Amino acid sequence: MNWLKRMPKVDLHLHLDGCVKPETMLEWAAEQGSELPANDAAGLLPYMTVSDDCASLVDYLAKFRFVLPFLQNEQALERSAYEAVERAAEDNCIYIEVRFAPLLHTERGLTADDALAAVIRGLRRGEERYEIRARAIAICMRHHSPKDNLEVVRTASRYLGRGLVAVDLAGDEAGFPPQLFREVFELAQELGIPVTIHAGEAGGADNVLEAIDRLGAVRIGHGVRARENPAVLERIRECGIPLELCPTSNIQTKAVDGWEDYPIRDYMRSGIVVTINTDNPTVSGTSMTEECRRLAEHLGFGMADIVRLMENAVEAAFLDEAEKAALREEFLLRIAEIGVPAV
Ligand SMILES: O=c1[nH]cnc2c1ncn2[C@H]1C[C@H](O)[C@@H](CO)O1
Ligand SMILES: [Zn+2]
Repeated sequence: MNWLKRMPKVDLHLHLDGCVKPETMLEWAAEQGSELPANDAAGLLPYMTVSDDCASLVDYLAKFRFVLPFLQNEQALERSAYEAVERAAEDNCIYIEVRFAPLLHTERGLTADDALAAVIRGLRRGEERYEIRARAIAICMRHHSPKDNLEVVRTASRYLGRGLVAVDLAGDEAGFPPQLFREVFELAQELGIPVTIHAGEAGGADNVLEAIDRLGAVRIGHGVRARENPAVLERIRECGIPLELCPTSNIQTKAVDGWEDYPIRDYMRSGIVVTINTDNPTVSGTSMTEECRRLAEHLGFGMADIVRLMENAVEAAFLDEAEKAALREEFLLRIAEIGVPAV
């Protein structure tokens, strides 16, 4: 299975606050003189990673409370963005889109603009150091007010084409349906910012339809529960809307019952554009290589299947045509280097 590690990979759905390293948390705590419940990385990991008894998305989201107090200054944001790139590059990712919610980082005086600028600086520094491209996505949180989320979209628009490529909606899907966010994403569309929406994860297929039809989503985060309505699946297929599936995360949040129940094969067979992603490497205890390995182990995915998923991700990237052409070329070069045929 060494080819899985060596395979060039693309992660389109990766949360910044879901991939903080425990080692880094220890350093921050020492600098600030704050107490953590463990003194080494292995001891800290259980506080940052969900366990098998995670019951729901809300349960899963509770894990983020542990890291967020440390992500409240520009240095920490820049460093965590840099380390997200580093970690992905070491896993042979050649392109990543790192998403985060600027307003979750304004508890101690930063503005959304400061937060976004710091994350983009960290991504750039990572790009300079490693052979990887990295872009940012700004998230509107479902529990934030429309006024605050409109501000996130306005802030994002200032960075469009300058390190930021899209806006997203995340958080408690069951508690806050997409209908509440029409005005926010209308503004995103007016400002010409590409939209991806977390939908069909802790909510049903109707949320996916609303995200596409009313919020202007051109990609969908997760979408595993779209299968509850065949008409919605057909809609996704005919519009060519890529799904950002995150298999391990979807199993942990109980969006699906388990690997046997995972709809990826059915989706691919029916002509839906599917990508696989980590969602939250630390919180979910995964990596792109690990997601590929689990698909191979549980669902019999072979080399051609994985190449197809990565090619889909290259095509679904929020990059302009010239950048995408360069990424495509890089991908083909890298698979040729390891002797894997294109599909
Ligand atoms: O899979 C997810 N679904 C909905 N919200 C999520 C998911 N993973 C992370 N988040 C939330 C928690 C983070 O604090 C926030 C910003 O990255 O996004
Ligand atoms: Zn997510």
